[in-house]
Amino acid sequence: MLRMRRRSRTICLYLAIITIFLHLVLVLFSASMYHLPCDPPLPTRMSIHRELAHIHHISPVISDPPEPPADARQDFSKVDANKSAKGYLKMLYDKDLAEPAESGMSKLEALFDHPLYNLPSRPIPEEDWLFKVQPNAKNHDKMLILSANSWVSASRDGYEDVDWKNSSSHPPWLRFHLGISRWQLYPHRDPNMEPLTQHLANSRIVSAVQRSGGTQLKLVMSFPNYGQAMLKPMKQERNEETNYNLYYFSDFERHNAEIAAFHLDRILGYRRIPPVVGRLVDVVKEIKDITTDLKLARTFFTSPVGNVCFYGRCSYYCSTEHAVCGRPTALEASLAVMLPDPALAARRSWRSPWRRSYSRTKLAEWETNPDYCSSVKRTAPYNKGTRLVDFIDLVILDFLMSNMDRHHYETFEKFGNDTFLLHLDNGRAFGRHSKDEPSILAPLKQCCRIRRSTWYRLRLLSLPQYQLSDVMRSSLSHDPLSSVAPLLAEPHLAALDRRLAAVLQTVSGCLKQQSEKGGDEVFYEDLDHLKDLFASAD
Ligand SMILES: Nc1ncnc2c1ncn2[C@@H]1O[C@H](COP(=O)(O)OP(=O)(O)OP(=O)(O)O)[C@@H](O)[C@H]1O
Ligand SMILES: [Mn+2]
Repeated sequence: MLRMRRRSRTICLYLAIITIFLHLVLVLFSASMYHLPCDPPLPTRMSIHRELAHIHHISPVISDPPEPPADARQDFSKVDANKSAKGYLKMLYDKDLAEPAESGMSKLEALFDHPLYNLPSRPIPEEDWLFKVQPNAKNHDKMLILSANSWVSASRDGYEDVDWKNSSSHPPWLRFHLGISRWQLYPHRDPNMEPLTQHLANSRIVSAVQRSGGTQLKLVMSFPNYGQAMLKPMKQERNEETNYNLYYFSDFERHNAEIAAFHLDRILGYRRIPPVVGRLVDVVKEIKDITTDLKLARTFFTSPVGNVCFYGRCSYYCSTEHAVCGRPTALEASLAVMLPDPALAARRSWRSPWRRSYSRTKLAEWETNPDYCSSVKRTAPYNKGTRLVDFIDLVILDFLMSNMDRHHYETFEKFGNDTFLLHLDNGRAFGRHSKDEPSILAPLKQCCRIRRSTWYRLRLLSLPQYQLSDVMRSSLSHDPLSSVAPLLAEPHLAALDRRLAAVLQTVSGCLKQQSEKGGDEVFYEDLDHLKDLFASAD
């Protein structure tokens, strides 16, 4: 009896253990089921970005590091003694010493070869890259990359298989993203510039949709290698001037202004505008036939002379009266390479302290208060670091191209306040050549502050052998659309030289005022670490 009871107790115990075990197995199994991924959705550019962003949050690895920019690798000791910056700088002050650019060398080449554009710089520390890259990823990280990339390369109609793991096969747009650092979008003499512009100009267009937000018509174009570009169509003939009765905020956006702004920004040595190229787009084959944007598709029509036109949906100039038309299907447009998705690299938008009122009747405070800058100088972030002189750099660019529409500017959030300003949205520049707009220079006049290096480069561009209008003409002649017509009409090029002289005069006025009445230093000394090189230059 006792034996029987003991045996049944043992059996019960076994049964209980087996039940608990089965239960555990069931729990574990269902937990693993829960974590199994669903079938990956078809890859989209956003999903690539999300995946990359995800990787960034978990580990700072994408793949092998991109080539460090050429100028980051340069070292101080390697500066050519014969072409020392000192000698060249003397030349800025004594025009008789000005040497002609080496024969056969274009003025643009000579400019970009100048020591002022090749100043030695320290290597870029890891935290100063927009995207951190580590060559020796741990296995765990590599697994993450592989899983991310496998769903990126799952083929989709019209898109190519890209080997994201191998940095040597990275498409140019990704190299551009990986080369963005705290102080510039791309390095001087960037080896990726040619492939990137070729990519924008020639890649097959697999998708075209209207970009939401913003006031005027623009499209987001996608390419087979997952690259994207922002398209602005031609709306105005090159030699046309904006109607004098139009306010700046009612002006058209011009595709050639976006292109020319990119070239000017690079010539000024800023490198703060994402590369833009011109392209003849077939409005039927490359927009109408492939768009998935029904709202956009509904706005296509054929004009009385047989040209294909469309107008899209937006708050300004999106109507039949302002349609953009092909000839009969070829449309000139600007394509700007897309910056990394904000999910991957958040941007901050800053209101310009010298913002216009955007009203026909009101004036902004800076227009009536000549002492306005002293309060800005005391206000963060303009009271520290380079923010004020960075803003002045932007003001100079805007004055040269007569852009009155700079209400905001953006920065990459990752870099906090110590970073360059993105010079996006230049479509309303180059509207008038016969008139300058002195109010754009108000911040320079009121603050009397400028980076020393900017001042030197501006002086260089005023010398006959590097003349701004000539280097701009030469630079723009590399754009694919220049074969259709020069991107800036001659009067616009001439206006650049005239306006450059006005900027130099304003700074000279500041220097004079400072020596007579005292006041804050005019120059922000950003070349102090190269003192020896520049000693006795001024
Ligand atoms: N190359 C780019 N890559 C990614 N985003 C961009 C790029 N260029 C512009 N943007 C973003 O798109 C927004 C709208 O572009 P843009 O300002 O050129 O158009 P817009 O119609 O003039 O807009 P708005 O009327 O607001 O000034 C910009 O504020 C900027 O954040
Ligand atoms: Mn705008």
